[in-house]
Amino acid sequence: MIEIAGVGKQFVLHNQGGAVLPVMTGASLSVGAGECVALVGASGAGKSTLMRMIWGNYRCEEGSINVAGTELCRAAPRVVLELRRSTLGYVSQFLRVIPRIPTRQIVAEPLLAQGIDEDAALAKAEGLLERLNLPQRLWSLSPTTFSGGEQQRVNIARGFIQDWPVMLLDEPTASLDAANRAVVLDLILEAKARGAAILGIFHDADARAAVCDREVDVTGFTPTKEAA
Ligand SMILES: Nc1ncnc2c1ncn2[C@@H]1O[C@H](COP(=O)(O)OP(=O)(O)OP(=O)(O)O)[C@@H](O)[C@H]1O
Repeated sequence: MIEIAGVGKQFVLHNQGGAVLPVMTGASLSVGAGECVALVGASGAGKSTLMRMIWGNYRCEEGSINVAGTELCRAAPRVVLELRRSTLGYVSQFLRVIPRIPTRQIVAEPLLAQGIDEDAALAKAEGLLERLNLPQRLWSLSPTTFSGGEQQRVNIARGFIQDWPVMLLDEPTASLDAANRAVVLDLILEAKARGAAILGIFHDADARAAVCDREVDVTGFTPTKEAA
């Protein structure tokens, strides 16, 4: 479902005299249906950069990133947007808070965008918020003032409300207590059981051990000094 081959990335720092920073070369990995693969490697090794290239926030200029049959390297923006609408889910580390929109609406939004009936979408949102132990009195409020962990649970509920065939997870258990961490790990296992292909960054080794089938160390994709 995710096939990455020969991906390279360099940043050009236009505001710093055009300095060129090669950060990745020859990155290759694959994630099959029902599999969860963890990206590991030292801080700065390129885990987030690779995730952002798959999500399409960083442009991929070299190699191939194929997600469920769609080539994303050098793809037109509309191709990326269509994949995000239909196939690819992303649970980022932080919730993008939209003032004045109630929590249950934010969580239900991916289903509403698919044209799912509003009552059914809101009911599913509430079910997830309940599972993630977000107090009911908060469901009708905007998450602007929520704690870090509360915002993260809203973000996770939103990310898991749709049965995405492919999911990217960026630190989904960071800043959660043990009970909520266990709920998130269950959600990941359930997604795998229905056949989702999942690629994630998990700094928590126990979380990795609980849900991941394999690890890919991105340090292996760091350009050597000579090549740079
Ligand atoms: N937009 C950018 N412009 C310039 N350099 C960048 C940019 N994004 C990332 N980098 C550089 O790319 C390298 C890889 O960073 P990245 O954030 O992918 O690492 P990481 O493995 O996710 O690290 P961490 O575990 O600390 O989050 C770093 O040297 C970083 O400075």
